[in-house]
Amino acid sequence: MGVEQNSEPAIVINGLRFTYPGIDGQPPAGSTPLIDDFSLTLHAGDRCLLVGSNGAGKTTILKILGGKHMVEPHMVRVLGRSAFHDTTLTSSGDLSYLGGEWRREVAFAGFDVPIQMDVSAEKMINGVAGIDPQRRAELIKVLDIDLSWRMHKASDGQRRRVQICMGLLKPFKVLLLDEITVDLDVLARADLLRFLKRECEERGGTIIYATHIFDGLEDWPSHIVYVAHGKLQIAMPMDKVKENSKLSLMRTVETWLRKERDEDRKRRKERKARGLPEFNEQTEGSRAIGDPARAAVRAMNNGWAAGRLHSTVAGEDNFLFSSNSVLRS
Ligand SMILES: Nc1ncnc2c1ncn2[C@@H]1O[C@H](COP(=O)(O)OP(=O)(O)OP(=O)(O)O)[C@@H](O)[C@H]1O
Repeated sequence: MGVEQNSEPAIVINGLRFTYPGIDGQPPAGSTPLIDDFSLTLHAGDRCLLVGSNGAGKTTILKILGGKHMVEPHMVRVLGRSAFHDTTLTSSGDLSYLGGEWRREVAFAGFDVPIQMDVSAEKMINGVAGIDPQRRAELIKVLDIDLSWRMHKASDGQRRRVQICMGLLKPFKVLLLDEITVDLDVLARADLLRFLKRECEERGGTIIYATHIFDGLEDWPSHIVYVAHGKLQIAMPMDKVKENSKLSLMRTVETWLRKERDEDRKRRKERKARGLPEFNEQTEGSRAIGDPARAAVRAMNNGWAAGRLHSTVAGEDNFLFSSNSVLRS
């Protein structure tokens, strides 16, 4: 994949294998990897849509790429480096991750609280040092942000716009988007997508965008990647997808997902007929929400909360400005 095939790839995923650690920080005994044998290469300029059904593993893959989960360094290289081990990738702004679940993370960990405290959009956005004023002004315009918004009173969509703006202030080389447009109105979403496409075409940025919303995306991606059960099913340039299917993007993806679901149902029926349980036995997951002991183990073992030194006490004075505060949250 990629427009600059001779240059070093922006993203290389090489036989990725990943299991969420259990309470002891180790993969639960007998568990099958959640992500298995996953390989993908993307170059500067690529805009890759990551699609798959709920629970397929999209967020997990993006978080691994964003350096939030530890994997062996050779399995995932971002700009030639390991995102988990090389924190300068994110602190420099070269790698930016914008996730859809920041509110949930705030709730369990108390991190990134500032986005919901009594602080103005202006203070947040202008508080980040070392930002090109032209870029900052353009983002404020593209996202149609009113700098007088108070974050604790802003609507979900307004708060989201500020979050996106913060995440884009530094000119990324690799951007990971985990469905961040759900709260945006039609206009904001269209303008943002146009801006992001330009960032790839003109500056050679690389984007992976996981989404279930295909509205207005027909001509946006350069590539599409379909993942099911943690395994890569399809990785194709968009023009190939269009060549192979006369359907719209949404209908094409729908066809893939329907086929997957029908096959799953068939497999379950066969298992039942053989007297086996319909579903594979689930090893207990390791979600840390609401359980500090678990959170501590996770922090030690997969870097969920690594690198956070700043106070999480709400209050404008305690707010550490960083356009990458969304990272490693
Ligand atoms: N912290 C965790 N610990 C254990 N299992 C997890 C954790 N986070 C996610 N999972 C499991 O990993 C699988 C993949 O989840 P993931 O969030 O990556 O899927 P997704 O493709 O992004 O789904 P969606 O489209 O619903 O957002 C799911 O079965 C989920 O239950």
